[in-house]
Order: sequence, then C-alpha cells, then structure tokens
Amino acid sequence: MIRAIVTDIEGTTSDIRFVHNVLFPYARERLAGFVNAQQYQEPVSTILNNLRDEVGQPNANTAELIDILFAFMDEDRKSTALKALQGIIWRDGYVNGDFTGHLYPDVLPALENWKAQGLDLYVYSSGSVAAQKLLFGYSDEGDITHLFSGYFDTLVGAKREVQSYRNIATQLGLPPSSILFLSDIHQELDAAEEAGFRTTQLIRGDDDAASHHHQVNSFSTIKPEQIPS
Ligand SMILES: CSCCC(=O)C(=O)COP(=O)(O)O
Ligand SMILES: [Mg+2]
Repeated sequence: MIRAIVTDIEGTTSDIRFVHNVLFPYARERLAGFVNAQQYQEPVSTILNNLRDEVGQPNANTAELIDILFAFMDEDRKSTALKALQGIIWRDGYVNGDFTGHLYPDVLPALENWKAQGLDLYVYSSGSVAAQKLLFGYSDEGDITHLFSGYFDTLVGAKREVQSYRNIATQLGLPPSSILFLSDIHQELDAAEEAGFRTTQLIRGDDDAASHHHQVNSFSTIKPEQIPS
C-alpha cells in the first residue's frame, strides 16, 4: 500500500519551459551582480566556500567562481552551490510578482485528493529546498505548501543515484515499497526503483520509448490506492 508520494518538479508538476525560459534566465542575468554584492555576507559567503570545495579550488577568487557558475549554468549542472544561489535570486522575482510558479492544471486537484486520502506528500528536486518552497508558495494556484510534509534537494544526494532514494526512505521512516516517486526522467525512476520505490513517469511532452516505467500524461490518472505492494 502506498503511504507517501514524492514528486519531482521540472517536467512533472511544472512545465520545463517555465524553469528553462523564465527561472534560469532570471537568475543568470542577476548572478554576477548578486555574487559580487553579497560575497562577504551570509549565506553567500558560505555558499561560495562550498563551491570552492565542490570544484576542489580552495583559493579561487570571486571572479573565477562566477566563471565556474556560468559554466555550470551552460551545462545545467545540478551543483548544490549554484542551486542555492539561484534559489536566493528567484525570491525577488516571486515576491515582486515578476512570475508565479507554474503548475500543470491536473496537479493541485490530485495533490489535494491524495492528501485527503491520508497520503503524505513530499518534493524531491535538484532545485534547493528554498527554491521549491518558493515555487509552491507563489504558484499559479497560490500558496500550496501546506500540502507538503517535507522537501528534499541535492543535499540528500543526486537524483540519478540509488542511495539518494534510500536516504529519503530512511528519513521518512517508511519502507521504500510504500513510497511512490513521480518524475519525467526515466534515469531518476530507475534509481528510485532500484532502491525499492514504486514509480510512475510523467510524459508531458515527447514519448520516452527507452523507459520501462508506468507512464501517464496527467496526475489525474495516477491512482495510488490501486498500486499493489
Ligand atoms: C525548484 S524549481 C527549479 C528546479 C531546478 O533548479 C532544476 O535544476 C530542476 O532540476 P531537476 O533535477 O529537478 O529536474
Ligand atoms: Mg524532472
């Protein structure tokens, strides 16, 4: 029996184009100015030190770190330091009303329905926990953060690594077989499945013929109560 659902964001609850065409450019345009202005203030100072550790360059100066961050953005590297900075920069955009967090229309009714059935709902994204709370706190449908019991980001591990899902199950105190993971990326679902999770793949755009996971194109067709353990 499914007791908890863990959902990805990009391509699952929310359009990948919102993340790549709205959020990422917003942070990119502001990143250098923000880092230069905040480099000696917390939390940016600690994040920059974490980036030095991440890239093994303990003596890198701020200009060198900014170059590294731009290279990471070019390759969509799921760097914990980059994701932390993006999350801080996005706050202004949400608070100022420059954008709201995209949600596919089928997402909120399904989350409310699952919550009413007694399922606990969690988020797992490469975006920082702060960024996740912003997206759902300033979503197209308003603040829906009350629906979630917790959030996981790359601090629990990378999304394509089996150990990350074992860590999540341990933190939830649930057997992996009682947790359903929703994602658009089959490599993430492969890792979750190897950890013992149940899986469902969201196909919001192109088919994924290389996937063996159960596929749906809307949250409305996911029936957790019908998934056998
Ligand atoms: C919290 S919304 C922004 C998500 C993000 O920054 C990102 O890189 C998405 O990565 P994912 O691994 O969740 O597809
Ligand atoms: Mg995704």
